[in-house]
Amino acid sequence: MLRLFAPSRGIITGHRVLRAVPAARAGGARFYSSQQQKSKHFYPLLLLGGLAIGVTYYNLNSTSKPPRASIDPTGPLFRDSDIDVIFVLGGPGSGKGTQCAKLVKNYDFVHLSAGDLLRAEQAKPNSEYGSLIAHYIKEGLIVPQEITINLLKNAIVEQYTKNKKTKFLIDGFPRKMDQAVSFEDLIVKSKLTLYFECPEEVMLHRLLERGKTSGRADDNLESIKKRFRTFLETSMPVVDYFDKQGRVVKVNCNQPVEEVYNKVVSAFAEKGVTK
Ligand SMILES: Nc1ncnc2c1ncn2[C@@H]1O[C@H](COP(=O)(O)OP(=O)(O)OP(=O)(O)O)[C@@H](O)[C@H]1O
Ligand SMILES: O=c1ccn([C@@H]2O[C@H](COP(=O)(O)O)[C@@H](O)[C@H]2O)c(=O)[nH]1
Repeated sequence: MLRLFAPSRGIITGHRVLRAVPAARAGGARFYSSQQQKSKHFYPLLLLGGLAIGVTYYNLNSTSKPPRASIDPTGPLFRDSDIDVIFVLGGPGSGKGTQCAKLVKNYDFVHLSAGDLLRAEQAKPNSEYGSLIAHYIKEGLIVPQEITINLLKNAIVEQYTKNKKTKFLIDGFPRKMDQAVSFEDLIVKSKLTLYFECPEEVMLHRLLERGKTSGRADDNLESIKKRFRTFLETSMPVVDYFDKQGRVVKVNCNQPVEEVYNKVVSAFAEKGVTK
């Protein structure tokens, strides 16, 4: 078992992955000069030392090495160099999911939609959070961060350990300042936020159209109005927070899907995000 997270930091988390192998210690062993006879422990210790160096070298170079938390339980789960996370934000119906689906085809990204993860959790027959999630989604409110961050963390760790994936598009997250701060504190610092700008009336039209077939409990006029309000009051401050740090690229999404996509590709290229 590896870590997870200190209860005092308010996050319930899952499993650990691997533990770093401590370097073998030669505690108490004596080493003699070449003139003196070698201790009977010399060769076994030499072997152990070589093994420790080999294991350390393997851990440093293997892509399946454990996340950072196995080594330093006080920092984020991953080092900045382990994985790349790009947040994808924008109002409800701005086209985040549509663009992520296109990006996944051309880049080596894993697409994780926070909304999809919450809906999947809600659909589990034995989920202790099912009815809570359903309520928050219908009301357009933000589900308590512990639940969402834990779902994201589990999905990232699974893709990283099982499939050796290191590039993640996290769609529709973080939607609230506490999530933004906790995620970067506990999981990894994000590389970039892709933000889709879109007039509200365009998003409303798209969502009402989608609602004819989506089956989503929140694609109705009453829920949509609540989602817009939450977006302006609670989620926009997150975009502003990253923007002040120069970590946001903004794309106008009130254009045909293909044109929006081309703009995303150009914006990514300018920021050094390549295929
Ligand atoms: N550029 C576009 N032009 C026209 N329609 C679009 C465009 N992008 C997406 N759509 C349509 O708008 C609807 C909403 O798109 P999408 O599901 O990608 O938005 P979203 O931002 O992920 O929404 P949500 O936050 O509610 O999950 C979909 O029916 C999609 O087909
Ligand atoms: O971080 C998040 C992301 C989403 N939610 C809730 O889910 C719905 C639907 O999200 P979509 O991205 O539109 O699929 C959203 O309105 C929130 O209620 C959340 O709580 N936290």
